Amino acid sequence: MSFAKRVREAADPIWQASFRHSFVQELGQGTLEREKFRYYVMQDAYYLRHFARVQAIGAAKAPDLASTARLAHHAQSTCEAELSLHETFAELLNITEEERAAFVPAPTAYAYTSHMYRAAYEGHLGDVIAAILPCYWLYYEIGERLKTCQPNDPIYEKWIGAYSSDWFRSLVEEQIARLDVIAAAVTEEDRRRMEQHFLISSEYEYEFWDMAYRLERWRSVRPAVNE
Ligand SMILES: Cc1ncc(CN)c(N)n1
Repeated sequence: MSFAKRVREAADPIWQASFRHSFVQELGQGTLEREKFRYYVMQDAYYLRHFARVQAIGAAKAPDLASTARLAHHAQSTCEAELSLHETFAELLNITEEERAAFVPAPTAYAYTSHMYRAAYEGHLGDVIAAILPCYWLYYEIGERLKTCQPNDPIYEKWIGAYSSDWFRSLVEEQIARLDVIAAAVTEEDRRRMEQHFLISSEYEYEFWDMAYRLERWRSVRPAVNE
């Protein structure tokens, strides 16, 4: 069995929990409260800004120029496609300048992005891909599951359409193949560490839905960090 299939299987219980999560289910049914989706859009824009930088670290760590170019292209796609989709959502949801100025990343968004930076800074390209792959792959599987849903809500339909698109599928397949090539060439210790990154990111993907559904806030302090 390929490395990617093996880690996907190991993560299956937590992926199934994501598929069943009320945020995902209600988005597909069109019953998700707007307040929760608005909150998600703002936290996810923060997440994607850092995700793009982690992709760029992957570009810098790639051992060959062709991979550098592809990882840089992925970082650019995050900015130009996913983040611009979020800009469209922000307009449709009337997210104001005041709300943006008052934005604070929630504990889970902060922890998840910190995990990705740690894997990326401490490791090699295999660590970067292992940490970011659940982000691609889980969303694609959710898009596939929701694409026959009819939420009767143009915003939720747009979200589902983006993650079930051929464009997104080709990026996911490329990164799965890249992970397998790297995994075949590194040591057993490297593979164990890469599997841990994949599993931790899978846990955080679940926590991200839950964060948005609960409108998570810091308990007492209100950190000044917003970028
Ligand atoms: C938290 C999260 N994970 C994954 C994706 C899909 N790139 C996303 N937009 N946000």
